[in-house]
Amino acid sequence: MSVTSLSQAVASLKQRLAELALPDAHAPVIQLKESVTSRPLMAWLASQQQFPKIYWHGRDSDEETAAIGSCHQFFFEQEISDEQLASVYQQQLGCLTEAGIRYYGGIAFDRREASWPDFGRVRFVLPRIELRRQQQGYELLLNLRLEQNSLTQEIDRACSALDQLCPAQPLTPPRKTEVLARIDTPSQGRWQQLVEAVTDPVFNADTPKVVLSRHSQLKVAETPNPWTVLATWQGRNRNSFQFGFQFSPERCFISCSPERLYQRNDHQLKTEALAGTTVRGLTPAEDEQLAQQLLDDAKNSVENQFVRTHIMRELAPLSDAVDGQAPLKIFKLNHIQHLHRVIAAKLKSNTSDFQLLQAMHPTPAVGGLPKANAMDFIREHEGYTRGWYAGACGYLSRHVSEFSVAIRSALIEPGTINLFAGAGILAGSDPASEWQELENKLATIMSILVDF
Ligand SMILES: C=C(O[C@H]1C=CC=C(C(=O)O)[C@@H]1O)C(=O)O
Ligand SMILES: [Mg+2]
Repeated sequence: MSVTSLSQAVASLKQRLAELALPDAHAPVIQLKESVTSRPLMAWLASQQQFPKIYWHGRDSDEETAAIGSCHQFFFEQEISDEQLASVYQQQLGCLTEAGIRYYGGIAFDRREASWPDFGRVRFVLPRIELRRQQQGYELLLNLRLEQNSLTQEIDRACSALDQLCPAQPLTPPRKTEVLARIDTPSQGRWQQLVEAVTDPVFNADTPKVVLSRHSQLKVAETPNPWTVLATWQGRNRNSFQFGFQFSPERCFISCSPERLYQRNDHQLKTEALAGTTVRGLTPAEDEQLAQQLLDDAKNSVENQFVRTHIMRELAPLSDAVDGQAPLKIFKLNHIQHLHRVIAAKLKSNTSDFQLLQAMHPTPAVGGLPKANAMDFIREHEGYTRGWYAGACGYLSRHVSEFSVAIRSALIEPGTINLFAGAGILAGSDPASEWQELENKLATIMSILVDF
């Protein structure tokens, strides 16, 4: 396939649309693609006027996608049972006939609780148009979903989406915005009480870990463009997942998360325990010393170990083999460093993404242990709606699926930036140090948004 300009690719896609034969034995999804010349994906996405807008860049991956519009989606605003979700998943699986067809989306942290408007408890989108970069290669993809619409109707919709594409305008770095007010939920006083409740020996005996979190609501004079914020954030933490979901002009969720929930390559699964945190040093020597202290620290090691043990236990019935013997390592970010251990599994041939999500999400890196007790505590005491913060975001496809845990994330709304940060609370947790850990986790995004 020769590489063409975007307008030539659009013309060629429209030509191919016109040539699509009447449905005989069409697959439920038709995906057309054209190679195009290189262009910055985030700037292209920011310039588009069609919603949803989705951006996805996997960690350790030289591939990124910017997607707009929707030709099919699964959206659940109300509680949905596991059985219902399983049947929707089965239906969805039928659409993933070709390797390149992907549903992008997310699952809220807690499907039993109300979530944010637009995002719901579960929302997955088969985009209308995708711009994908794989290393140096760029492709414009067009998706058509035939089950609900007749072929001619779908062709008209696809054509109109192509007609509405806008040329990319260069992104300018976000201006630092003035914070008019900041509201923390829970407040620091309440945080202290909650940490004391979780570390109380009687409670702790049954529930050894709860990941408590905080919502920091910043009232701002000027709402930043979420895509320029994400582009800047991405530059600071290249070794993270970077993604954004915007279903309407009103709100956009962006994340620069270091944490992988899982990556599935057919039956090979990669996951990890990422928990336990300290700051970065000012000099290489100090940085190394802090890393060594983190590796040697008992509370942080247990914090990580809980996640590892839980993941291995959950994966065991779904796998032929689970390997959690990789050494404990340090994962360095811009302002902080974490304990990190890779876990691999060879999945049973009939294990589905639905089962994986159900078993693994939320891990004790964002929920706690045992899962049910920790979730009950969070529901009852945290005092705000986590929505997609600490949820599972990513994509599903036939051979490859990948999900990140949506921490280090922000929900941007007119006049308000909502930031989220959590910390694993267990025996030995000190309320003030854990509060400071929340601040450290926000340091990178704060330094981008405000004078810091
Ligand atoms: C829940 C968060 O971080 C988790 C992931 C890595 C380290 C963590 C910790 O050390 O507490 C948390 O478990 C968050 O950043 O909001
Ligand atoms: Mg911690």
